[in-house]
Amino acid sequence: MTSIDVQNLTKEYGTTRAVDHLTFRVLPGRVTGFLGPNGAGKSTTMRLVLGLDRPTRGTATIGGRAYATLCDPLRKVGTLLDAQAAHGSRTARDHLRALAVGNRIPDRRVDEVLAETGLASVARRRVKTYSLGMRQRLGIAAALLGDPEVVMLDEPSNGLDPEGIVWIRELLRRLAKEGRTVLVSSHLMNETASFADHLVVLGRGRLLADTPMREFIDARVRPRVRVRTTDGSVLSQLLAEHGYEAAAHDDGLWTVEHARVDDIGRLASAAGLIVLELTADEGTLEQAYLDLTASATEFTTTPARTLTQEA
Ligand SMILES: Nc1ncnc2c1ncn2[C@@H]1O[C@H](COP(=O)(O)OP(=O)(O)OP(=O)(O)O)[C@@H](O)[C@H]1O
Repeated sequence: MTSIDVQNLTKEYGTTRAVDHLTFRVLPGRVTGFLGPNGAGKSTTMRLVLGLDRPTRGTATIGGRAYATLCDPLRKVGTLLDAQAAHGSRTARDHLRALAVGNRIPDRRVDEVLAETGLASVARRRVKTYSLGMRQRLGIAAALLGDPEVVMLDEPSNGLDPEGIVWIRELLRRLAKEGRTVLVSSHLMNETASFADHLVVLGRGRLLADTPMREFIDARVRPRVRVRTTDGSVLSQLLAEHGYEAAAHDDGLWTVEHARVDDIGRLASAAGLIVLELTADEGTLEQAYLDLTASATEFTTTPARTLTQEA
């Protein structure tokens, strides 16, 4: 199957080094989330992979070949970089047909991808009448048109409604399950956590992480337990006696650092405490991501945590 290989890739624009000696591999059969603060170099990397820009140094290949040397590239690599790319005066159907003809893709694929992206009923409308979310769906339809082994999408959830967000999540998971190579950039951490198996994280053009998502979170966010009992003072004393670091919150809720529900549950039960609530707080991708990128952010506001936004 086909992987994306980035080797010692560097891109300078004048004095700005957008991509800085990057090396990573995107493997088939899983969704790789491509993360990083604004200006970290994600789009530049994708553009370099697609031969839309020339690297200053290094290489970016797909299945061992430069994109520009692929025959029928749309049948090998499907991409969404700019949802505004379709010509506004064309209908969605005509836009996809033109792409299909130019890339020796059978015409039936046009109807298949229109159906798959939920655009069949508006396929004869001009693209300029489309909403942002509809354009986004059309961009995804174009990416899928050639039934490609490699799919690279830049912020695919942009402008999608909640139903669209669920749809794209399921689509990405299915594409990976079919054995395709899927690379998806996003600023939406909850979203990325819902579809990615693996993460590649950039900061100021450099590789900060290339790791399975679960490992990425577990390495950075300590597990916590949320516990509420009928007697907070007994609980607090019990936790302290057993060396747990715990903090009290409203409504008698305590959070216990570096703890597992099994241990806290047993402890409370042995002390005869009535447990009203006991939950594992596994840590989120957002927490882990903010921890990693705090120092690798080019554009910072105070506090730095305002950088990621959820839809
Ligand atoms: N054509 C260009 N000319 C000059 N500088 C550029 C050009 N393209 C990108 N850059 C710079 O390269 C850096 C990386 O930009 P890039 O768009 O790749 O980041 P990104 O991670 O995709 O950011 P975002 O999340 O905001 O989309 C930024 O400092 C940007 O200003």
